[in-house]
Amino acid sequence: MHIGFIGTGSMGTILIEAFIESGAVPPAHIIASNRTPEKLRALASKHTALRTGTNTVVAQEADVLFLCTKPLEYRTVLDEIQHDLTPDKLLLSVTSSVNVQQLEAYTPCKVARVIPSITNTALSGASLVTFGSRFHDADRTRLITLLSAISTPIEIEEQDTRISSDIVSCGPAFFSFLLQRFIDSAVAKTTLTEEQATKLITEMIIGLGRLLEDGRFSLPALQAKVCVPGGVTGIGLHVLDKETRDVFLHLIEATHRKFDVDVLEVKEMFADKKNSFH
Ligand SMILES: NC(=O)C1=CN([C@@H]2O[C@H](COP(=O)(O)OP(=O)(O)OC[C@H]3O[C@@H](n4cnc5c(N)ncnc54)[C@H](O)[C@@H]3O)[C@@H](O)[C@H]2O)C=CC1
Ligand SMILES: O=C(O)[C@@H]1CCC=N1
Repeated sequence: MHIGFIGTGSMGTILIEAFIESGAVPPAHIIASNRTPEKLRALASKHTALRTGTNTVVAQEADVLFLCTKPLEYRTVLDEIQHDLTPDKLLLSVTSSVNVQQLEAYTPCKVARVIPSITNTALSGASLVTFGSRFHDADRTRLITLLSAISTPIEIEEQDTRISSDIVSCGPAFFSFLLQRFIDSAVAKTTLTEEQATKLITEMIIGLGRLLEDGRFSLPALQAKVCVPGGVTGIGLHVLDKETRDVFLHLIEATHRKFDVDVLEVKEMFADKKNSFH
């Protein structure tokens, strides 16, 4: 099986390196292209067996093809490779604002959307999967097996795309931001250095992740366990409750507003294209 990647920016590179590190795909079975040749050269010099080519060559050679460009670049790429796509290929889109129906209308391939996460770099975290209508059981199994090497694949419904991606894909950035705020405040208010505070936060968050992975505590049960009656945690939780009450509601409203705009732009991008493959 040959896996192709069009776009080796942040996400294309994360996926390629995760598949290589996991051992699921040998570098010689990966072929990649990118608009900016420097990024591609950097990747190829790190993984010497990895092959590179034009978008067209990648589309021709790949049995499984990941499109890892930004949504408004999809049309240019698809126009370029349209004659190289065949019904047997799995075409996987990593972007939330392009849906599987749009890609099925545009290509003869078996289409699925796979929204990854930076956590997949650590062969961890979720990947969000939405199957198109041409995916049969064997194709599903093939894709889930591949994704399981680098993540926990979770199937999502179309209407849950934005919120699921907010949590799985944007979440690492959101929580890094909050942790950095915690570090900055510790440094501003106490004698801890940034380095010391970062070390403490890092160990705390790794430990918390492991506890949650164990399934030993639910989130509320964990809070209750840490919160000694008459102790300090309760004082801190009270501040958090007061000062963050609406913060995630506002965040979700903002990401969904942006998503609605992105979805409209993608719709316009595909508007002139007739549904030729149904
Ligand atoms: N960065 C992340 O954590 C996540 C990103 N995604 C999705 O992944 C997609 C890519 O995001 P990033 O990798 O972060 O962006 P990026 O800007 O780092 O990478 C995009 C790459 O596509 C290449 N490209 C653009 N037009 C091209 C063309 N016509 N032919 C070949 N290559 C072309 C660019 O040169 C660039 O290297 C986006 O659609 C995003 O929504 C999804 C989940 C998480
Ligand atoms: O910021 C973005 O649009 C992408 C989608 C999910 C994570 N990063």
